[in-house]
Amino acid sequence: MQTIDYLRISLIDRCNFRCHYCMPSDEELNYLLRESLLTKEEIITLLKEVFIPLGFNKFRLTGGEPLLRPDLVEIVAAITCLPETKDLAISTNAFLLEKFAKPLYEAGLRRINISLDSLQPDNFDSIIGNHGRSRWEQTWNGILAAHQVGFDPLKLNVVVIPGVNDQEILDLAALTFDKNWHVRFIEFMPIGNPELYADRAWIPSEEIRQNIRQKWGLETSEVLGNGPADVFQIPGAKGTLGFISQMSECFCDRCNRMRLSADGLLRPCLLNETGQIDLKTALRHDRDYQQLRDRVQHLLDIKPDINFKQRENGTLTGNYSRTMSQIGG
Ligand SMILES: Nc1nc2c(ncn2[C@@H]2O[C@H](COP(=O)(O)OP(=O)(O)OP(=O)(O)O)[C@@H](O)[C@H]2O)c(=O)[nH]1
Ligand SMILES: C[S@@+](CC[C@H](N)C(=O)[O-])C[C@H]1O[C@@H](n2cnc3c(N)ncnc32)[C@H](O)[C@@H]1O
Ligand code: SF4
Ligand code: SF4
Repeated sequence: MQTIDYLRISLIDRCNFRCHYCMPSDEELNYLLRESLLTKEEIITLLKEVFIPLGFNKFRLTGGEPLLRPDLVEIVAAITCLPETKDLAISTNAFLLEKFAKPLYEAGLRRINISLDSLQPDNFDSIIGNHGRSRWEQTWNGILAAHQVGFDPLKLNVVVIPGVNDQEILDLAALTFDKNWHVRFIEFMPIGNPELYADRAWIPSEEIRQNIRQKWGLETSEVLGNGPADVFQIPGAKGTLGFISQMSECFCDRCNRMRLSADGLLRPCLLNETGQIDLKTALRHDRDYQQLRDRVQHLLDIKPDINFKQRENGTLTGNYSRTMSQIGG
């Protein structure tokens, strides 16, 4: 059976972007109140008392936008200080990264995954749902700051949407020629924004690989990570290309992760809400750590039955009460 040792921790459900594929376009989201968020102390307590004793040792901080969390640097320092931590990474949109790259590195963080869906400022602004102010340049400066500070591996996540950014695939792949970056193309998952579901909203990774292969060639490669990406490289390039193909290839049988939401809901599968445990309420009402461990262990035991299995013809049929920004991707 696959070991489950990787926890994705959402620190906040708010975001300074509003990417169309992640949040519904117009609808107001019910953001969590501050007192509903797990505090830094609660997160560390859950890691020490529940998750680490159950074998978790790889952690990813996500959101919403984790750089909006005021105590992010302290949370990073506290998790890197735990002797059991084998890997800590963060997923961010990089808009605030120019300011935070250095403090995060100094706090012990080494791995950053950054969403970057376009190299064209106008296209970028329309994807992130920007109204008025251009955000591309500040985002790009954030990426360069992370590169200069020394984050390695530095991964750029591109959600590919037909007719929106698929014409930029070769330009994005070309970033790997002279930079040791890892550009990853993600098949769009139709959850979060029903308006994008129509027709075929996603492009199979193999089609993207074929385009790149025809232009420059492509060989298999490897890069440090805990996720489902298949890694390739253009011959002679410094960086690599990753493909996350949750729509065209099922990788659930090698699923190694659970997700903790910003308000303390433990979710065993990204695409199935069955079995969630409200850890925050349990933690705040009585500090019976043994009981919490038992409940999480039970969820670990039944996770193979919960893991998403209804991937038919590349559609997702579930009903999801939370958007990707609320789950953490
Ligand atoms: N269906 C599914 N998709 C996932 C899962 N984990 C990650 N993804 C997809 O991959 C995207 C990128 O994930 P990242 O946040 O960069 O994390 P990762 O790929 O696990 O990270 P590494 O450890 O660096 O390999 C997510 O936003 C999802 O679209 C998963 O468990 N199930
Ligand atoms: C929800 S975001 C949170 C972290 C940060 N704000 C960011 O954008 O990296 C985490 C990841 O989820 C991905 N994501 C969001 N909605 C998605 C969807 N519908 N299909 C596939 N990936 C999605 C984003 O591209 C990003 O890589
Ligand atoms: S993908 Fe990330 S940056 Fe974009 S709206 Fe979702 S949480 Fe925000
Ligand atoms: S869909 Fe669920 S079971 Fe499949 S890889 Fe993602 S989290 Fe794991």
